[in-house]
Amino acid sequence: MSVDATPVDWEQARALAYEAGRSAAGPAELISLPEADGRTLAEPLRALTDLPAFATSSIDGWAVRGPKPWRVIGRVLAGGVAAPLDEDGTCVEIATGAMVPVGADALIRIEESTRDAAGLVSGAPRSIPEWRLPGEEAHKDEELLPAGTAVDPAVIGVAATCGYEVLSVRPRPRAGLLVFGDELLTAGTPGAGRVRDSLGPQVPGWLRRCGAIIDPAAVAGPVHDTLDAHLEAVRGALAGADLVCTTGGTMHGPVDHLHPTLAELGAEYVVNTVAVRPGFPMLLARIPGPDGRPRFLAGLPGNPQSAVIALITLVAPLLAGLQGRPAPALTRVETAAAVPGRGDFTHLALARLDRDGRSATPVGHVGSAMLRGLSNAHGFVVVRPGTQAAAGDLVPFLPLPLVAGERP
Ligand SMILES: Nc1nc2c(c(=O)[nH]1)N[C@H]1C(S)=C(S)[C@@H](COP(=O)(O)OP(=O)(O)OC[C@H]3O[C@@H](n4cnc5c(N)ncnc54)[C@H](O)[C@@H]3O)O[C@H]1N2
Ligand code: MOO
Repeated sequence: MSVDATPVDWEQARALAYEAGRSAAGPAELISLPEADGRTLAEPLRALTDLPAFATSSIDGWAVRGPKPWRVIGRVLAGGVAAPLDEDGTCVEIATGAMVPVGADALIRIEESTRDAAGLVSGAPRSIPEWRLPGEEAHKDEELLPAGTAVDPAVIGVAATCGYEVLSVRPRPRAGLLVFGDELLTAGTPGAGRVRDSLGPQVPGWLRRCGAIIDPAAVAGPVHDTLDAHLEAVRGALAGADLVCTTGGTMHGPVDHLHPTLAELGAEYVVNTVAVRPGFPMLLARIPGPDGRPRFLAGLPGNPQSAVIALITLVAPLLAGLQGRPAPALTRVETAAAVPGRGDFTHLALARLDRDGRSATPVGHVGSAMLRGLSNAHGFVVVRPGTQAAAGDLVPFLPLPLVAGERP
């Protein structure tokens, strides 16, 4: 059946993978603020009160009422409740962060005030008010961040400011990885027909950068090149994961058992081959889970660069959808050199961004069996079917899911 599958357009494949994830997103759960880093908001974050919740002094000084000089009648510190200032010609000493008393007309900085022998305070307020008004930052119930926002330290900070103890977030998808290929070595140098497995060690890092959890125990292989071994390994991996990635065996060679395994499991293809070079034999399949929620299997081609292309084409959008995040977007950059097209296929050409991220230069060593170019690139220049890019053209750019500080 799959031998003659029609490759899906690359953009459409990304959209199908995202929709498949979105429709299977995990249920919202409540997580304490310190644990929420890296999760995704399941509901909009709203202000629980006005922010600030009360008129708040921005300075150390005096809260005054009426014309000067002012008689000091008390003090209000941060954390205290300020008594009203009822009488003209009076003031209270006030600390930064303290509640401004009702009735105060102005705040005067301590260093811009004087006190006479009788202890009366004088000074001139600045033209700009020295306190923050209730609701200046947000009004009660105002939406501060939409559902789907990635929770980062600043999001946790603003939630704490609002008074949240827990956040309603999506679960992180759990992933597993099965490496297929009897020719693979897991230690030592390549030779005599054997190559090192370069996907088992790297795919978990990419999956984590896309928001998945993957334990070292959820990485297995090389799985023997028999249908029975494939079936057993995939069944076992699916029992503990929302997504199982496999590497190799996506074609129809004598020891490629992925498609027969999927047929045996009653899987339904979301995407079966993509019109992209490199990477076209990639696939994404949906498998019914015991609890009614679907599980997913992403078949990454064996050629290592193609496997990473499959990851960012199908797995990154799927994981974004499962987490309730927006679909990963392409940016636009100028290509510093011409990039040929690939006929009816989309061409993904590894490229390195310049310092300001505006221009991309194609890198060398970009064969689908190579990883050298990938380790030196920020992502891929995208050349759509039937087109080519000339030096200086603005082109779409697909970034690798690197984190800040990687590949400076
Ligand atoms: N008759 C055809 N043969 C092939 C075609 C084709 O169109 N017609 N396409 C080629 C392309 S493109 C790709 S990509 C590969 C995909 O094949 P599989 O997904 O079935 O992968 P394998 O055959 O298992 O391996 C391909 C290649 O990659 C090496 N490999 C596999 N796993 C790893 C790993 N974990 N680490 C490092 N290297 C790995 C493997 O040794 C092979 O050299 O099919 C082509 N063939
Ligand atoms: O499409 Mo293959 O994935 O070029 O190496």
